Amino acid sequence: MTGFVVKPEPIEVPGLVHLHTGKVRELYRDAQDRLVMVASDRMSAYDWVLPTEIPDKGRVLTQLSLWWFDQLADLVPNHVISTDLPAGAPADWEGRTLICRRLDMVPVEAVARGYLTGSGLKEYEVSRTVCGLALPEGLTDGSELPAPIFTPATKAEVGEHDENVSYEEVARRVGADVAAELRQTTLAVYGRAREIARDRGIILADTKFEFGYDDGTLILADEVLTPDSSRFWPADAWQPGRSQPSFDKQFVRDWLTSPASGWDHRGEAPPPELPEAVVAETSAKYVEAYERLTRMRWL
Ligand SMILES: Nc1ncnc(-c2cnn(Cc3cccc(F)c3)c2)c1Cl
Repeated sequence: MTGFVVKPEPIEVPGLVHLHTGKVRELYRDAQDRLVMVASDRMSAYDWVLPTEIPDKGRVLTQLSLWWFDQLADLVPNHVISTDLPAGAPADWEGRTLICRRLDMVPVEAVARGYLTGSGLKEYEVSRTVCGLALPEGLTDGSELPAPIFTPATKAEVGEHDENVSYEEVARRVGADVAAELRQTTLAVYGRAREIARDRGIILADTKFEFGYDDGTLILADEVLTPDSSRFWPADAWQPGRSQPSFDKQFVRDWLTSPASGWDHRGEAPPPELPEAVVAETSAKYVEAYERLTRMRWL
């Protein structure tokens, strides 16, 4: 169950209609019927939105997403129109706000996996398949797959996990042509991104895209290839057979599961505030991910 300790009240901005509060992002519509995506400094762990914010997280991940959109522009167009702040928006939205084309969204989470873990591993352990795709024997947590696979999911109700579905089920829902274009584009973009990340010492284990259509053209939407939409693993610590350390979340996970937190992540109680040191280390990991991937300094 994805829990908020305290669900944030949407900020009122003249001319903006608030559409949705995600775990770590807000979505508005402006007077020109464009979408305004605002990334917060909230962090999620163990299916909870933590009560402590991570300074600069929203800004770093928005700028990383913009960098990826640019790297991928030859493969697929994207929904970003501008990064200008809407008139009357709070100044602290600067750098973490995207003005996007409103698309006819494909109601499928387009997931690509190059490695086996999480919900894919759970399904594999029962059936040796993921989303109905047969995989070889002998894979374990963190195993690299023989080739990246498209493992779509349907968006879950608030607080539930997305549900993995087969490619055939996707074709039933959106039609064979859209399903084929979704799979082909998802795997092409993942293939390019995983190479770029691996050259920078980061394993892109899996990632989730959202696509929409604009006048018959498939457009890459939402945020892309951030540690919130993807699993980033430090390549030098990769060791199949156990849970891999998360590039950005490991300090938080280690503290939350240590006696020091006094918290049980399998229980019903909400998580405690994070210590300053953990917050600072985590903020620095987001900046490190940005600097290593983009090869630009985060000033
Ligand atoms: N370009 C687009 N056109 C139409 N719809 C969307 C759209 C709808 N929902 N989401 C996901 C989401 C949920 C919560 C906060 C967020 F910022 C984003 C994205 C987009 Cl990005």
